[in-house]
Amino acid sequence: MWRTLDEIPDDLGPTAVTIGNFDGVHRGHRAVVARSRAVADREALPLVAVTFDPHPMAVLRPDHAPSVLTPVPWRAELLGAIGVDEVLALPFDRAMAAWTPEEFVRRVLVERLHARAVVVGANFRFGARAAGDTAALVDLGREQPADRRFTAEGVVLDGGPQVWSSTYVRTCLAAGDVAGATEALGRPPAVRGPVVQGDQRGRELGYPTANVEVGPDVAVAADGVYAGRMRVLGGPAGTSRPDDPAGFPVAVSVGTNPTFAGERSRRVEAYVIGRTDLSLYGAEVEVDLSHHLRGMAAFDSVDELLVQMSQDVEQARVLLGG
Ligand SMILES: Cc1cc2nc3c(=O)[nH]c(=O)nc-3n(C[C@H](O)[C@H](O)[C@H](O)COP(=O)(O)O)c2cc1C
Ligand SMILES: Nc1ncnc2c1ncn2[C@@H]1O[C@H](COP(=O)(O)OP(=O)(O)O)[C@@H](O)[C@H]1O
Repeated sequence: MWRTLDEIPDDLGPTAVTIGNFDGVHRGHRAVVARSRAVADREALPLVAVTFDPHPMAVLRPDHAPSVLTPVPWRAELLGAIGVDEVLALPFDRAMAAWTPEEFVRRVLVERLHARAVVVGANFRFGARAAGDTAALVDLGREQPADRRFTAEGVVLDGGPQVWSSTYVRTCLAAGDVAGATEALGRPPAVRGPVVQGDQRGRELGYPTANVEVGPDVAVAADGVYAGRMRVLGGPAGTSRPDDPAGFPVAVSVGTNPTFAGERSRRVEAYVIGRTDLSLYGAEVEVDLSHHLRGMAAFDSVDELLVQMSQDVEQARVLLGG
């Protein structure tokens, strides 16, 4: 992945380019990338995906900054898995926001990426005050001198009644609607992060939970209890690994543990069903949330919480086919 224009190798040959935020790499993004890949193959060009970090809205309207579905390294991994050869994650700032569409095309597409074919989602806008659209991109490509000319196209997305969008996924997550998010993403929503220490209470309750640290700007499903899977992506020597490549079956609590006083921070805690022997501190994990079981509750006693937790775990086990 290239993090700045300067990191692009000077000897880079001609390329095909797709541009977008690609946050979530949802079904709409995948349709755009599939079309880009086809164009790149037709022209025998490598495919570069250009994205922005942070999200332009976080710079232009910080109070309206969208939460992040997939931080850039993970986004790049997902893009790589669907046929993108290189990712350029441009550091978006006020100076870049002021570039006109012509300037963006010249500085990024022409001078650095040597674009011959550009594919974007039909609603893509770029340049200062979002002045550039697909038609402008087509014209700018055509107007270049012959050795710098590129084609451009906007892919019209047909998601049926619901056009897939990152905003739609965020709305689903905020409502705890992991089924809706799964439909739009084409995979269950997930968080990634390291397993950190909690209050060491889980093991006393009989349900040790791996506390997954997620960044403050990351979109997490609404507070509640979920069933899902946990994959171990890496970790120190001695880290437990699931036998099943699909990961460990987990019951997950998202929230502030309101039964216990004095806790404020929001946590994602995953209990691996039926195990108490795991070693996960320091591991990098991915937790998928495939089923919403219930909302978060403040119980009057720990015993009442434990009765409910055992029901949750049983329900999760059945839903996950265990
Ligand atoms: C399946 C499941 C359901 C949970 N439901 C609730 C709940 O409704 N209310 C609550 O306060 N805590 C709930 N918890 C969180 C427990 O309070 C938490 O796991 C426990 O305090 C251990 O915290 P620790 O990992 O920091 O030691 C739940 C945890 C799990 C695994
Ligand atoms: N079934 C399990 N699910 C999750 N973590 C487990 C499990 N069995 C053992 N562990 C280990 O126990 C830790 C969680 O124990 P817990 O008492 O809840 O401590 P903490 O409050 O620090 O999360 C996990 O980080 C992991 O290393």
